[in-house]
Amino acid sequence: MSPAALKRAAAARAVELVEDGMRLGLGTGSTATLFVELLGEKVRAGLSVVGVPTSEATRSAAQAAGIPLTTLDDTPELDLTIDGADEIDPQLRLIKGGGGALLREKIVAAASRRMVVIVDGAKRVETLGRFPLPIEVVPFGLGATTRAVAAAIGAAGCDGPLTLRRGADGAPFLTDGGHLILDAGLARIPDPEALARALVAVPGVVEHGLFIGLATGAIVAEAADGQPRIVTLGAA
Ligand SMILES: O=C[C@H](O)[C@H](O)[C@H](O)COP(=O)(O)O
Repeated sequence: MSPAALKRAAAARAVELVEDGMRLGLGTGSTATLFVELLGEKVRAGLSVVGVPTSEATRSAAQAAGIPLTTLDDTPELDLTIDGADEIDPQLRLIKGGGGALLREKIVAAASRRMVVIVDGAKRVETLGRFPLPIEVVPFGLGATTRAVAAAIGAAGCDGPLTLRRGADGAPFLTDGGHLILDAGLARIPDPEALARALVAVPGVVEHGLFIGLATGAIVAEAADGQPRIVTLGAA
């Protein structure tokens, strides 16, 4: 069973949560894009929703799927956000930002009454940290900010290299907001809350990929006898 088939199964279950008239947050990444495509089918069949995309990539996908879009300026409160994740632990704490969309994703999730995460089973972990933690920083003062981030990581009981993310062309990766990403290879984050507090206190850090207290539920698609089996966590 391919990861893509599992992602599609999770996305399909998430579409069932969408009700007519809902204001939706539309996540970013391969799993969220499958949700957008499946949601588009329902919109073309008559479902009425509006969506706030969490990235320019999702904006394009949603427009191609025919989903009406709005902004958090016009629609500051959303009913439901559906988004993927890079890791999820038993407390529904997440690492996000593998695609660099963490900042808008977190703003949209925080504006939503519910956030349901859609993942394949490989994303479930007991302890966050195997996936490198994305930390979004402003380009100004990168050297000093990197040192301060490393100190914050150490103070939170973690350790590991910080790597400036680069694109396929070798140039520094730029987020939709024009920022840079430092990926922290920590292997294990024993106290995500402490690390989150330490990171937001660093001048130059715009946001980090720890999503704590935001996800209200998760839809996990696992392979069972060659078929996807859906496991729900929290309220999903
Ligand atoms: O910045 C990207 C997002 O946080 C994604 O939701 C996350 O990386 C998971 O993406 P995917 O569904 O492609 O594994």
